[in-house]
Amino acid sequence: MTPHNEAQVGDYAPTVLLSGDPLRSEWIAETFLEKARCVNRIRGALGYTGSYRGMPVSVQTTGIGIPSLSIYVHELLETYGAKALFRVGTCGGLQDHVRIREVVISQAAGTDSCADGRTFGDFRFAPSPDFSLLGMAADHAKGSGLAHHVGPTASSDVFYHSAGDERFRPLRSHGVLAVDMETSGFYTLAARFGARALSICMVVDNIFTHDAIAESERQAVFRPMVELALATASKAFRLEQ
Ligand SMILES: O=P(O)(O)O[C@H]1O[C@H](CO)[C@@H](O)[C@H]1O
Ligand SMILES: O=c1cc[nH]c(=O)[nH]1
Repeated sequence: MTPHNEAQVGDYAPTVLLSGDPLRSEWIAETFLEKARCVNRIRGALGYTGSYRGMPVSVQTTGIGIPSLSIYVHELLETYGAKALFRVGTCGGLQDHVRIREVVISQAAGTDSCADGRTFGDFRFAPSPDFSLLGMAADHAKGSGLAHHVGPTASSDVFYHSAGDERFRPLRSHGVLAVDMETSGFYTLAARFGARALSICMVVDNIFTHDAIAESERQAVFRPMVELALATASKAFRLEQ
């Protein structure tokens, strides 16, 4: 169907969860979806479709970074009819109070990426999520007692930077909560296609306090993040019926 996806048109649900890691996608499908079937295996970018409490839902692997995510999200939007997308990712905290095992809901996402080139001419676009999804997720997180933060985030093209972590200090001093590698590009693409987008990330390390979650602990700590994304998606889905 596309150079990167073997699914047929109709194989993806309008609601799609996005994970950088294919093993997280597989775990989400096995743990949360009813009647999940694998719809893409190309390059190991696993995609699944099933249902969650009566809502058709898919989960798609995006790989690492804006260039990789942009391929999968562009094709989901252009070819497969995705309408509401939720990134369920990981991030590094940039503030001392943004601790590991807490969730960051991105209210806006800056970037050091040049992936957009001259798309916006002399302007810098302000990538942001769908306002109603953001509100529903924030309300649900608060109501369920989930340790979470809502605020600005940043997406970097570079994980191992020659300038080290000091490069994040200006972001920290401007209140940016956390860094990942995709959210900014994700919000920009969703805006281009008129789709609804929200990025929810689990803090797995903190750049300044140096706390970090052990790799072995990861899947277990992701559960509340995925539950939050699915609860938000379900509410949005029901409101549209
Ligand atoms: O865990 P995922 O969703 O891949 O997200 C984060 O993890 C990767 C870096 O380790 C980057 O993709 C970053 O955005
Ligand atoms: O991009 C990321 C993701 C998790 N942790 C980080 O420090 N950076």
